[in-house]
Amino acid sequence: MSSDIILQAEKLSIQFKGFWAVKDVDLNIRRGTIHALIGPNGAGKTTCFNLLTKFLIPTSGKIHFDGQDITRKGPAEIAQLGMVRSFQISAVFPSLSVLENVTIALQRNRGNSFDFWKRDTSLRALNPRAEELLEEVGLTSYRNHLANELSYGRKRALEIATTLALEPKMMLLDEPMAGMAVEDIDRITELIRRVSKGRTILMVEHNLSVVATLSDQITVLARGQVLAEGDYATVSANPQVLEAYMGTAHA
Ligand SMILES: Nc1ncnc2c1ncn2[C@@H]1O[C@H](COP(=O)(O)OP(=O)(O)OP(=O)(O)O)[C@@H](O)[C@H]1O
Repeated sequence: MSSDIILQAEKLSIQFKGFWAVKDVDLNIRRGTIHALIGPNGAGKTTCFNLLTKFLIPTSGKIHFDGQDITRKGPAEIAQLGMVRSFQISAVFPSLSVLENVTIALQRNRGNSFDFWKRDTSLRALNPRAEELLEEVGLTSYRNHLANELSYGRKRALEIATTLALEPKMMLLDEPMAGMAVEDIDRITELIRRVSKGRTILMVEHNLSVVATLSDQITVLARGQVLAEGDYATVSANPQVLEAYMGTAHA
């Protein structure tokens, strides 16, 4: 595996009761890029994402992350290696402030999950990094707001900040635009672009204009298999891709 490739799947497959939801999928995600996984309804995107993030165990195939075979590792182990799925750590506490949420995520990263009794001293020490993260996601002026007072778009920004607290090399975003109001989409798009600097991002996303704006590379799945790969211009001009989308909700 070339060191340029941070995440590699080889012949990744999973069978549910005789049905191959994902079959022989090869993926090569280049370090430092934004890579999108797209495809019509039922193509196997979520299943593939769950395989890569270790929420499902493949029937066959291999996954390597940053030079290590992670096929048999669990979600917590891969998070420690620097591959973090956004919602997995994004248990945003609604009745805590934005700053407290980020600080607790930082504290969790240092392995002190349940040291709430140490709160005052240890949490204060994490403050400068928490402030940096809030700045990075544009929430500085909301630092004292309760998480549940934030708009949906800002909640997503807070989730991303709590993900960044784990210092990921690679972030996996599951439909980051789902449920976003139109006015939030540009802001979250910019945020993803900003946090992608120096990191790798893999996202499953239905919003194709967001995919077109952000992605360096796109893998199109259909019926559990890779149908096409390339940049947006390449895959969107592919007749097989157009055909696969035809007649679906996303056509
Ligand atoms: N646990 C399961 N048991 C049986 N079949 C499953 C299971 N999970 C997914 N499938 C099937 O596998 C196929 C792929 O599903 P998946 O959710 O991965 O597609 P998707 O591309 O994410 O679709 P969507 O865009 O609609 O979210 C579908 O036919 C689905 O019904």
